[in-house]
Amino acid sequence: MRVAAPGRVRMKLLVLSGTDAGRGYSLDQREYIVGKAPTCDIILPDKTISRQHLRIEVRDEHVLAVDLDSRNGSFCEGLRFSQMELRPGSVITLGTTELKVVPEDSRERAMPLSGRDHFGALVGTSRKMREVFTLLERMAPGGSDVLIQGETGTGKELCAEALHNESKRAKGPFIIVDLAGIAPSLIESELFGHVKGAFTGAQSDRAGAFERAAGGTVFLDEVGELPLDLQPRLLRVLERRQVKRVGANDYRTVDMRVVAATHVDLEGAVKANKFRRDLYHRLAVLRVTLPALRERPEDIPLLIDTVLGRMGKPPSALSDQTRALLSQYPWPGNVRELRNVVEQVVNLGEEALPELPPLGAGAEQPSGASTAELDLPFKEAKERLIEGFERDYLKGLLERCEGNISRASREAGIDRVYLRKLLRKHGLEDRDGG
Ligand SMILES: Nc1ncnc2c1ncn2[C@@H]1O[C@H](COP(=O)(O)OP(=O)(O)OP(=O)(O)O)[C@@H](O)[C@H]1O
Repeated sequence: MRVAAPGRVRMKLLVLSGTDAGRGYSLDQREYIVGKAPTCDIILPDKTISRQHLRIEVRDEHVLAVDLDSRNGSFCEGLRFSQMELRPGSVITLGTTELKVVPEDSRERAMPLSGRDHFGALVGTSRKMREVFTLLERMAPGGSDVLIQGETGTGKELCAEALHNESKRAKGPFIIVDLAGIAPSLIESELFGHVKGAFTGAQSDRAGAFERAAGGTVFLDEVGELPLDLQPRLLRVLERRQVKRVGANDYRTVDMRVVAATHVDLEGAVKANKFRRDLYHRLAVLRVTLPALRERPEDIPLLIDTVLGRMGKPPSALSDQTRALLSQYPWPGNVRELRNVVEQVVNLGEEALPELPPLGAGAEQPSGASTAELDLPFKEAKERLIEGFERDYLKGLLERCEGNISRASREAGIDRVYLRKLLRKHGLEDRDGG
């Protein structure tokens, strides 16, 4: 039996994907062998993993992952490593299994990755989107109310529609109320309805959105815009499914699901006394956050193809050069902005491509990322860009670590042998002082 490590580093390993997705392992021993053999400490039943694939060494100050000459290799952020220091937040990939390192006391749970590349009309293959799809798969059939958070253009409305379409209420109505788009004086009647004569202009009884959504779903877009005085009435709808039309005396019971969305931080609105705490807590029971596009640039090619497909165009409708440019832009307006630009270029020709400053614009461009590269074929341009990034990164790293290779390898989280290889490739090896 191994002795528990008294060390200061306390971390746990969450299995994000593969057949064991969802499991967690506290790293409280000195050493772990990870692989598919039954004798391993952490057994991962994945055909693409070696019998003994990786050793995890828990030291007092740090945790090391050492590849055991595995057939398919161990990777971190797309780079193969033979040895690296594991830090909280590191995600390593062994075969097709992804493992995330988190602090021992983290409340983060392993969210297994969905095998889907779309949920309704939402598409994505990035880890972040596949986590979202897993959540949506679980939330959709249950019928509970859901809060969707995300920046503008991240697909909140598509997400609400998909939740509706994949629920038991799919055959019922899907009613959208955009609270940012209605005059505040009309919101009450729009949501709750009114009786004839309730106010000037109320010429007949009218059912509000909740009643009209009977048997289906109400999508409350920009719920943060709901005036404070109406918030207790929404809370009553959520808790008791009861609505009272403006001017009526009695409550009616309604059977519908509420999906609300916000692009603002509702917790901040609660602190600023603009949103009721009780309503926030009720809404936030089931929450899903759609990641910004800049957090998942690997989804851009698929999104471009999806937009082209929806326009009836083949992927070849855009040149590799334009695609490379679109893949580098940070998209503050998210997928909506990307869609608009793709449509513009397809309709007006590639000369109509607006000027798109690349990611990190404003900062000095890495030496490999000059616009001259953008005239090259995609593969070559990408390689040059990566080379430029590697060179700049290594120079900065060596300066920071005063040429000490051991320190540099620790700081960068890459194996010494690999680091030396990279330095040699870029003619920087003679600066080794370590
Ligand atoms: N993951 C995605 N896959 C495919 N299309 C997407 C995705 N996300 C967004 N879109 C497209 O982007 C556009 C904006 O999406 P949507 O209206 O759902 O965003 P939103 O978050 O509700 O925006 P807002 O906060 O401004 O209302 C739509 O055309 C939608 O089709």
